[in-house]
Amino acid sequence: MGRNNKRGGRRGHKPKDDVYRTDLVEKADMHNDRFTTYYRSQKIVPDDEWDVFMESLRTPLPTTFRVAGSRQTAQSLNATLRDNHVPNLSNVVFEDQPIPPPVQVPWYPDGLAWQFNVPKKVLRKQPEFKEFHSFLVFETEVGNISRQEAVSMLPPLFMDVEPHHKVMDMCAAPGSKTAQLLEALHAQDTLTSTSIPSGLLLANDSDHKRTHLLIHQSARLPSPALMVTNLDASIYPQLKLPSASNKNQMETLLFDRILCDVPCSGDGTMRKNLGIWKTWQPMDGNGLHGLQLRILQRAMKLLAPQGRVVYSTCSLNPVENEAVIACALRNNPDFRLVDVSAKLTALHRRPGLTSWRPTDKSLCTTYDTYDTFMATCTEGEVVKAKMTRGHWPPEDVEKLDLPRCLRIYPHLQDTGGFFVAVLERASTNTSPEGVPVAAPSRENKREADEAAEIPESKKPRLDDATEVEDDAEASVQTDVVAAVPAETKAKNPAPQKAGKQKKGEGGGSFKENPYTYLPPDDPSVLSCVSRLHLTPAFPSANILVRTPPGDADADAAAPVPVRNLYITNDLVKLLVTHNDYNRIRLACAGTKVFTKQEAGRGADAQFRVLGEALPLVLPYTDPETIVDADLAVLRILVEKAYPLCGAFPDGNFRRVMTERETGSHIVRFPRELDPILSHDLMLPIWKSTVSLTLMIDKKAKSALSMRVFGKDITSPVKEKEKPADDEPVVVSAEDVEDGAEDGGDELVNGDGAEDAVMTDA
Ligand SMILES: C[S@@+](CC[C@H](N)C(=O)[O-])C[C@H]1O[C@@H](n2cnc3c(N)ncnc32)[C@H](O)[C@@H]1O
Repeated sequence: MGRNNKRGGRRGHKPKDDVYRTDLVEKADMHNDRFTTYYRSQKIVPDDEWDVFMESLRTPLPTTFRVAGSRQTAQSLNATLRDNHVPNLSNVVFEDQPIPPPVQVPWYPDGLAWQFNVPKKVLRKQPEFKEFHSFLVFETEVGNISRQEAVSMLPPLFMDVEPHHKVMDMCAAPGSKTAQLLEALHAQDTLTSTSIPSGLLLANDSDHKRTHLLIHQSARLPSPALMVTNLDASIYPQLKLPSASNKNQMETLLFDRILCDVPCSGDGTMRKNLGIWKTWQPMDGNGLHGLQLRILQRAMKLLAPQGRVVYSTCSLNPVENEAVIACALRNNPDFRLVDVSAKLTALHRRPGLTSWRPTDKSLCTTYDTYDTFMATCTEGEVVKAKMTRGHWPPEDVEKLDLPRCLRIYPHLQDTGGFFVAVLERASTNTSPEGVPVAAPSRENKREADEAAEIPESKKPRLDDATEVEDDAEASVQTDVVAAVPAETKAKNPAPQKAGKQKKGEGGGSFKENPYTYLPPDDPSVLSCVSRLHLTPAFPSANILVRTPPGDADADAAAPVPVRNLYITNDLVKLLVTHNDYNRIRLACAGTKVFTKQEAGRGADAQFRVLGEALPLVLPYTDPETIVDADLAVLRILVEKAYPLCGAFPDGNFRRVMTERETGSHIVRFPRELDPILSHDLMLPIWKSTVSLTLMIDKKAKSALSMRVFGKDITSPVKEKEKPADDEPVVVSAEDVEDGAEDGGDELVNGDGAEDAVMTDA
């Protein structure tokens, strides 16, 4: 990844669509003498593998995807894929050539990742593949399948995230790894058996636009445990929260797991980002080393004792990989590289390097040592080369266990190139072996500081409250509480200005509505609890609104009507209410869970649960109020947009729904009634005065139809069928994102992207 922060979007590159078109770059153009000279001299692969390695770089990358979502949803969809689609694709011949069927990525847990290498014309023309292609497209649109490069799936797998962990993703956009981390956080929480994990995922990216993408991506798995910020990770501020032992004391939030998927030169992605063949040069990596080291060292500072940092790049360059790890380890003796050789044993990997020879722009010479480089080059050349001592292997390189790093080469298992290192922090003040740690030697520290020096323009501009502090000791914070829980304030609280951010940090304008927690006896919250039949266990105190900032007195007199309610878990609430978001660019906290829906003529508007948030609410819904139905009912709900109650077969569902009040209801299609279902299917419906509507968006409805009925039986809503004013309109993610809700959120969370829900019930 280049400096402008877009993987494959480096200056002068073709637009993304073109980059993916392999036909635009001839194989003959897939050469770069600088690349060959540099990497041959690094001996990244043995001489007798070099040709195979280079040839694999010139071969198009197979398509890979991951079956995503909650464990049960994913396994059910994976079974459909494995048992229905793959056998269909096993004996396909196209233009006299046998076409290989999709195969499971051998090392991905539970066989949930797949790979296939089929030319586009086969995918579009051959009937068996055409059907498979539509399945992939539908399921991808609703978020059940995530197209992701195989190697990019690796870092989260080495993080061993558990639902109670505090996790940070420092460079998270566009968010494919964030999605994996969220899934891990939402894996069954055995401690509390709820749908809401007790942990945290703080996803951050310094690029403002890409932060939008990140929020959009993560909305597919709505999480009350997610926060998204838009800051420079290398100077990430410490967040505060009340101490667990003394609520009047504040302490610094330390993370159990941190992912540093840092910006890099991206030369491991040459199989798909073909423009890199033309532009690659060693300065790409030389220039990024300092930023990469600063980000990693910041992560180390924010990590709890015995916590784990995973560092990854899609580059093969030791200057961006082993050199960064070596510097960081020497400067932080309480860290060590973890031996992960027993993990993902089906993954073919090569050990990290212990020797490498950086070079400058001229590439005439690679230099054995920093001193040779300094002695050989003029002062001007030294400055231009952007190299420090830290670019070279240190003298004590053998002590650092660098072979524990993982190098993934394209020719090993037909993937992109990648690098992963797993670092662990010892318990306080001891080395990982339990020996008390000495501070880094003055020489080590000088070298590391020099390599990681923060450019003047990048020095923290945050004031005391969020200043980059080196010691992570507990501290008392007395001044800033930006977003205050509303229960400590008057009812119908005036929206606070806490979310209004300073311009400039991280680039792009930043305007956010504040996060205001409602008291549990707020009329909106009470209405949700009673109309949606929520049990007393529902965390009503964690509901928040995002209303535009305004004049506090005026707002108090005439409060802004609430349209959307968001939910966070306890930990996110503590962080939102005890830190100053005038300084921290908080782009999202928690997820939208209820939205107001017009109820029809003569009836008051009511809240309904959002389709994609249903799994969060289900464990708190009185089970007696969930209506059972069969596939005949589902067929009508899928086929027609606004079927009348009388249109349903005479039976339990029709009888119960005729008697129910208008508003939000949940229907269960039990597995025992319909063996076609692999588990109970739960869906939200809306009853207006005359009709019933399945409250999932059109794409989700089509995907559901394909899954259950084998084809898309949904009918487009025709003009004359458009709802009367008593009928609900189901909005799609795109519809909502265009129009800012809540009075103009610039970055909104989970906007109405309503998916069909296969519950874990
Ligand atoms: C390799 S990409 C991350 C890919 C992401 N982890 C994923 O899996 O989708 C690197 C990201 O780092 C971000 N970035 C660059 N410099 C940064 C900095 N100083 N702090 C935080 N993020 C940064 C870029 O905007 C880019 O989105």
